[in-house]
Formats: sequence, C-alpha cells, structure tokens
Amino acid sequence: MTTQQLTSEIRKKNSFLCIGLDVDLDKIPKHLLELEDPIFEFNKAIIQATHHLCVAYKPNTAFYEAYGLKGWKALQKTIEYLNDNYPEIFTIADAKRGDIGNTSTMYAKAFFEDLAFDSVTVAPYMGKDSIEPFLAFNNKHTIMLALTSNTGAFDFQTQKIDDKALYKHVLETSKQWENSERLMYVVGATKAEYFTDIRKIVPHSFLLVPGVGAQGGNLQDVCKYGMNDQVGLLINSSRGIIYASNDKDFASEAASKALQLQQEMEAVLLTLS
Ligand SMILES: O=c1ccn([C@@H]2O[C@H](COP(=O)(O)O)[C@@H](O)[C@H]2O)c(=O)[nH]1
Repeated sequence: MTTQQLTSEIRKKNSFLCIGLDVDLDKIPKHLLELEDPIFEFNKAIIQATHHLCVAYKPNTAFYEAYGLKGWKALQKTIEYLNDNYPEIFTIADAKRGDIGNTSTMYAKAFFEDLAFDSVTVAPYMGKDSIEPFLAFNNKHTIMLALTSNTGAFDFQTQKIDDKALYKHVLETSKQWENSERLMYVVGATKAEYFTDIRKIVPHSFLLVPGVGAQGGNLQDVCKYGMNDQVGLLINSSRGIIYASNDKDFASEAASKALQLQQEMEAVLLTLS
C-alpha cells in the first residue's frame, strides 16, 4: 500500500486509528477458549466489529510468538483474513526487528513476503545496514523506533550526543538512507511535548503513535503538535479497545471504544479542512 492510499483511506473514514491486536489468552472471553483457534476467532470478531472505524491493525508479534506454533499460525490466519477481506486496511507487524544485513533481509522477507504485511517495526540501534534491507521492498514501509512511549525512553533516546538528543540523531541520520521515503517512525503518545521538534526533522513522514488509552497518552495533544497537512499520524490503542469487555459482548464493546476515538479524530480532522 502507498502512503497516498493510506491518506485517502484516512480521509474516507475520518479516522487515523490503528487497533492493536495484542491477544492474551488470559484476558479474552472464556467462551472463546473452547474453540479450535481462540486467538484468530477473537481477532476476527474484533476486526468485523471495528474495520469501518480504523485504518490500520497492529498485531504485536510477541503476543503470538508467546504461544509457539499455534500463535504463529493464528498470526498468519489473521493477516490473511485482513488481506483477503479488507485490503484497504494498512497492516503493521509490530516485531521491532533489525540485525546484520543478511539477517535483516530474512526478517523483511518473513514479514513482507511470507506474511504479506504492509509494514514492520524495527529498532535503529544497529544502524543503516540493519535497516536498508527492509527499505529495499517496494510499496512496503519500515517503521523505526524514534522516541518510545515507555519511561525507559529517557535512559538512552533523550540522552545527548554532541549536544543533540539521540532520538534526533536517529531521525536525521535515517533520512539519508537509501529509500528513506519508505520510513515511518514510532513516537509515543506519552511524549506529546516532543512532537514539535520531531516534526521539524521529519515534517512529511507518517508517525505511528502508541500509548493512547492504557498508557495514558493524550490524543488531543498528539494531534495538536504531531499532525501535518496530510494528517501523518496513525494513533494506536490496543488494550483500551480490545479488552473493553471480557464477556460475550467483547466485540461490540471494543467497537464502542473505537468509535469514541474515531469521533474524536473526526472532530480534529474537521478543524483541518
Ligand atoms: O514506544 C512504543 C512502541 C510500541 N508499543 C507497542 O504498542 C502497543 C501499545 O499497547 P496499549 O495496550 O495500547 O498500551 C503494544 O503492542 C506495545 O508493545 C508501545 O506501547 N510503545
């Protein structure tokens, strides 16, 4: 999917919501556990109830890898279900990969070719030759951690090298890499006060913004400081939506939570036009 297609979907749905599919078998409704593939059945019900309210889904691969082969199969079925039924929806494998070049190429093949995700998250720590193999894939997007939502972000990311915060070095340096127009960046919603500086470095890039909902990030502040003239934001909520209820009404309750966020987004978008 191209960024133009993503932007047009945002305009069509008046939404830049990304729903995180972080499935924890201890948190999903008990009646699903009797089914052959509870993880996929949970995802399918959430997707059916919310697809008209969001433009992206983001399974975090940790929640699938934790269940071994059956978890990986559920991830595969989920992405196939999305691509077959909702090809207009942007898909993100939140896997935070990155390694020496030949290994990164295999990670990229796993997520872009085998699983056919539109994008994958990567960690910048190993530098240019660990990320360029992902960027080599046409019409795919590589979403690099810039300033994360957790408190540990202050351990390294905001520390200064030559009087400049490390996350700024990450943003500036990555812009020089081959096919850097295929990069997007992760910036936590809990770091709203940093968005103005970040937009000075990457004014046109899409930012994936986790941390709204369960982590307490503020949607209005993120929009105020992080939005560009193409919107340029994908705001993620996982637990705040998918675990709105752990009873038989889980999908409709998830849809209610997604609707609240979509309506807030629509109100923001109206002020732009
Ligand atoms: O800085 C980051 C990077 C990734 N995440 C991931 O996003 C979701 C957030 O889930 P919530 O339940 O909405 O808090 C989860 O998969 C994280 O691993 C992040 O939170 N912060």
